[in-house]
Amino acid sequence: MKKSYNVCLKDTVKTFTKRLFYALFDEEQEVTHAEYLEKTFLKTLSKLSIEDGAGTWKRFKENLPDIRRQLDLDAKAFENNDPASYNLEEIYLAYPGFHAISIYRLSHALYKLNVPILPRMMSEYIHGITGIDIHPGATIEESFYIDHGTGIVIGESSIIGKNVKIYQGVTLGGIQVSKSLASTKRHPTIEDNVCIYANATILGGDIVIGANSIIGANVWITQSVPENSLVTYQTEIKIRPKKNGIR
Ligand SMILES: CC(=O)OC[C@H](N)C(=O)O
Repeated sequence: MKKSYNVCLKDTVKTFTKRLFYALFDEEQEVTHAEYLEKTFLKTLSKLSIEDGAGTWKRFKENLPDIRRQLDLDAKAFENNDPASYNLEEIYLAYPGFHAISIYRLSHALYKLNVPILPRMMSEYIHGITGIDIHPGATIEESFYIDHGTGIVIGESSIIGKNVKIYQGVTLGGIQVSKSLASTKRHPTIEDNVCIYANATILGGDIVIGANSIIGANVWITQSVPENSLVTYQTEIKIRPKKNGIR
């Protein structure tokens, strides 16, 4: 007989993650969802054959005030950095980057508690909505700002410092993909105050992008960059008049 997988848990985790996000930012919702969240967490862990659901839930809940504190700092970073934002409320209600960071910080807490599978299900839920793929294992410090966001990939062993800004299409990835590299540092380290513009690709576990650097759009980096660098990609663009409408 073929082995069965409890794939309908995908729906359970989708609703759980959504309601966890609501509860985190709205005191009324916190009360409304409290019983559901605990019950669903315990059911999900038991379906995944994970032991000590009650203890894990208790430890996870202890993390929530600090997660909220960090997310309020992230939201402030969005407000301070994006000239297109009108107020803080807009960040919480409308920004995909903020939504993705919120679910990342929640899933990361579960990852740190050694909960298997569930954190990845949560990150895949928000990946589906925003196009932003942050592995729950990544380490991301305070005041992280993602603008637009679609196509961003942040690998499992990435380390991101404080006040980092990244734009759509950025990849923090591995230079080599091989099963034998599991449990090694495969993804880059980004120091404080770095800004990485659209579609830049930074690859390798021993790559460090030094503090205060700016990485321009479309740059491909496989070597470390010293602090305070400006890294750009030069491409030749030709603009000339069309001849009789023909190129
Ligand atoms: C982001 C990335 O490098 O992905 C490749 C592979 N999944 C890994 O984690 O190494």
